[in-house]
Amino acid sequence: MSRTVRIIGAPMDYGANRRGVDMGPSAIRYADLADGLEAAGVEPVDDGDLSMPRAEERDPDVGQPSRGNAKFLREVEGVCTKLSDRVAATLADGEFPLVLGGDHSLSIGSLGGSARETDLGVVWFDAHADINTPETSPSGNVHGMPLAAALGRGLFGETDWAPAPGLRESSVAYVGLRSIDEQERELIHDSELTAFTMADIDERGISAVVQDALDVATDGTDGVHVSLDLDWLDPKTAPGVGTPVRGGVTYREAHAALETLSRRDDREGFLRSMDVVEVNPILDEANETATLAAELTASAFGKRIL
Ligand SMILES: NC(=[NH2+])NCCC[C@H](N)C(=O)O
Ligand SMILES: [Mn+2]
Ligand SMILES: [Mn+2]
Repeated sequence: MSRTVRIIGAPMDYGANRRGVDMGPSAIRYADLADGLEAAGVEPVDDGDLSMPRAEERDPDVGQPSRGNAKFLREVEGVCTKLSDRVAATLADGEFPLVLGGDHSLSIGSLGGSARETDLGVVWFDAHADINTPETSPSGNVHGMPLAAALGRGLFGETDWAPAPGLRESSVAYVGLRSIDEQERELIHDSELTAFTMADIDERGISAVVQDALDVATDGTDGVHVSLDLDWLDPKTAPGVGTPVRGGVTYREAHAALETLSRRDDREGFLRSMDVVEVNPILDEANETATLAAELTASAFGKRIL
């Protein structure tokens, strides 16, 4: 019997400073995601979109933490709490949760749901480290904070909704970093996180780097969450993102990465949950970034050229 992949749309834009990323889920669906998944040999079931709370007249300061800066944190909490429950329920039904974003703050919910009763490894494909806290964030945008939140760092450690119970720093591996804020840099150096930057990919090649990231994420864990931020790719290939950074992976490197992951998953069966985030159709060119997101997701589930 083929694996059921439950598609959960999360049209979240409270974590980013650019509107439009809330249209990501429909753009990715429109790019034939379901057909791609079927071609990969899994059975897609679409749950539709989570409803988003109305922001208090879109005043980013409402619900601000007592220290630091985290815009729309109350709205992010509301969405992530719901998403976490949905992801946990999907896993409890023996299905695979595939979350479509929306901005990257939604990963606080996917990680929380996936790591509720499970020791979880994470592979984070991103240009950014997303490990700011309200205390360190230069922007106040929560999409730059999801890993800090799920790891219970800083102010997030004082909340009951953000920390993901079964997530440890030492089981998280980044792939493709190239834009890191000063305080994030210090934090990564002082942490047990594993960070593969674009320089590592230049030097060693994408497949070797992904194999190492998977070693980190599978070691001593019961499953792996994959978080795919489309700004991981070079903006020439994936222009429809709110925080583009030049020097990203190419189209071929991206497919090779997800194929490497899926080939190894065929043997070891660790893949547990995934989110695909930061597609912003307003900034895109003829839906090419959403199309790429759909294609890369199919590669992750085993779609092959031949
Ligand atoms: N998921 C993302 N696109 N994150 C971008 C974060 C950018 C920057 N480091 C910040 O914290 O504001
Ligand atoms: Mn990013
Ligand atoms: Mn990100």
